[in-house]
Order: sequence, then structure tokens, then C-alpha cells
Amino acid sequence: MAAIVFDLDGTLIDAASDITAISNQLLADRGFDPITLADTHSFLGNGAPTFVARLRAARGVGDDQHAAMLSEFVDLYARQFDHTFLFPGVIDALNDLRALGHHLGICTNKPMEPTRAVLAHLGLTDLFTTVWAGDSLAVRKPDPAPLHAAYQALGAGDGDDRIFVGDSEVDSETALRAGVPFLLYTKGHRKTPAGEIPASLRFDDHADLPGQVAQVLTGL
Ligand SMILES: O=C(O)COP(=O)(O)O
Ligand SMILES: [Mg+2]
Repeated sequence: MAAIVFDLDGTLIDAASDITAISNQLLADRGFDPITLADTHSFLGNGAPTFVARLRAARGVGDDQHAAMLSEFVDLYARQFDHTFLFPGVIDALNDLRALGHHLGICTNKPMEPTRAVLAHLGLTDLFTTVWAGDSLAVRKPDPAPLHAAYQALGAGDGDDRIFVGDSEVDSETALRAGVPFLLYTKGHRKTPAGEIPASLRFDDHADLPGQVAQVLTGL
């Protein structure tokens, strides 16, 4: 039995299309040109305040718009899921891990309100015992504090088996700083080649996850 914590966007779900649409609505409202899906991928990973700061910088939107844009962004983000989807095989993999007795949690940099909303929308809520978001603590990933908090909520201390599963450079750094094995999903929102992101193992199909967890737990 292990405590397994998952990143959300780019690891279990892909919200990038909706985030692009929301961003372009905020930009259009202010008379600025739209961004692309590739732009969204490059801005994601460090939470909503950083995303909005990167979005503003890309289009030259002034600092005075930051607070209003961030609040509109988070508000829309908690309601707009039409183009947000689960990666193939996620539900089966999570159910398999639970059936094996593992305890599952979430550690995302998204704010809690949209996180809870999208988990409910995609039928994931009951699969996770604990959820830690970008605004749960004063710090967010790559600071390991929310990841440690997730393990603690799952009843796993330093001596227990713990794994973090994510898709990005930020997640890899978080796992390293927390001192736990990291499984990298290679079809998410990473910015550098998968082989250059430190990881215990890498996977491109969630059906491989239970096997990789078993491999990590038996010492690779
Ligand atoms: O929204 C973000 O910036 C990142 O979200 P994630 O931590 O779930 O990947
Ligand atoms: Mg991610």
C-alpha cells in the first residue's frame, strides 16, 4: 500500500482548450489579440496568478488589469468545462490503484474552486481522499509543502511508501524537493523533452500506471 498523489492538469485531465478560450475572452473584452493553444501550454504549470501574469505579458496588458483579470479567470475557470477531458484510461487506472489498496490524493497548482468543480464535472471526486490546490497554503509547487500536506492527509509519513505522478518540470522539482519517487506522464503540458525531466519512470499510457507503481515500490 502506498500514498500516491497526482498532479491534475496535463496528468489526469487536459483543460488547455477551455483555458485558451477563457483567456481569449478576457483579452477580447479588453481589445487585445487572442493567444494560441501552444501559448496556453507554455503559460501553464505555476498556478492561476502566474498564468494571468504570463498572459498579460504576452499581449502587453497593464498591471492595473491584473486583479480583475485574475478574478474573472478563476470565476470562468470554475464553470467552463466543455472542452476539458480526461486522458484515456485515467478512470480505470485510478480504480485499479484503489483496488490494490493505495490511497490517492491530488496536488495541483490550480485554485481550489475550479479544481473541485472540474473533479466533480469529470466524476473524479470520490476517487481521491484529499485535494491540495494552489491556494490551499501560502506556497505552491515546486515548494514541496502542499505535497507533504497531501501525504500527511493520506496518513503517510517519511518512512511510508509515497509516489508523486505529474506532467511537468514543476512537478519533477516538487517530487525531488519532497524526496519522493516521481512518475512523469509524457503527453501533458511539459515544456522540455521528456527525457530531460528527472523522473523515476515515464509513461505515455495510463494503463501502464499500476505496473509502474509496483515497479517503484519494489525498488525499480
Ligand atoms: O493550472 C496550472 O497552472 C497548473 O495546474 P496543475 O498543477 O494541475 O498542472
Ligand atoms: Mg500539470
